[in-house]
Amino acid sequence: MNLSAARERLIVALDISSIDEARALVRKLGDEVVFYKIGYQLGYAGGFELARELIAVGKKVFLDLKLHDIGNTVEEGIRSIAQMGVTLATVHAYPQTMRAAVKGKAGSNLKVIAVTVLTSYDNNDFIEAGYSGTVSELVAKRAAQAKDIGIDGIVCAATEAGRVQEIIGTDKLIVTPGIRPAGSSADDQKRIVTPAMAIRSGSTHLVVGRPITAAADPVAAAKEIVAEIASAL
Ligand SMILES: O=c1ccn([C@@H]2O[C@H](COP(=O)(O)O)[C@@H](O)[C@H]2O)c(=O)[nH]1
Repeated sequence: MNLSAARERLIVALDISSIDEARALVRKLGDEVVFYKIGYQLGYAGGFELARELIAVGKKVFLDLKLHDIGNTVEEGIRSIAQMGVTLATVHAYPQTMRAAVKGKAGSNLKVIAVTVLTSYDNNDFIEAGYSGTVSELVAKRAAQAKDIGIDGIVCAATEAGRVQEIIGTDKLIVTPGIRPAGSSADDQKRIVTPAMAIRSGSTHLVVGRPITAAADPVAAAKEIVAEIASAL
């Protein structure tokens, strides 16, 4: 079992409102977790400073701000993010937005990945939001556009990872949230997949939040997920 390769595939979502609690959790998780995601909840509570601290001690950081704005704002926003030294950042998978992001990251090591359809959406939510067709059709369309535009990877549910891999190829990232170990609560996620199935479906990275951060024993939960990922590699 290659546990160290498995650890590289796990991204723990630090969805916590307090920087001190986030620091304490990172300390507790120690070497078990090498890649952290910082989104709105922690980002707007001082998480950008924590991102810099994590990078300084050798962790990888995924800044998940899901940018979507006029082209100039996205381009300059991504340019600023690229200077922070984070590994990954997200934009929504709208063509204008993705083109602006590709310009903004030019010359940096930042990888920008595009969120296709949020994993909390099913086909009913999709219709309610005014879209026609199905979630999987739009995911496929946006993945093809992202590939043409030169985005580094896709965020989708692992239910769509196989199809997305066929579209974008094996050299791009396929980052999948909505990961739930068998028997755990779906919470507000609608398109959920177990860690092993996500890897077998072609996910390059799995984003896991509450199954680890809200676990009674986060270290044990992370170890179990790493072992499950390793079993599927
Ligand atoms: O489609 C998406 C895009 C991003 N996310 C983010 O991933 C984590 C998932 O957390 P869980 O607690 O494991 O549900 C969270 O930070 C979301 O903002 C997503 O879930 N779906």
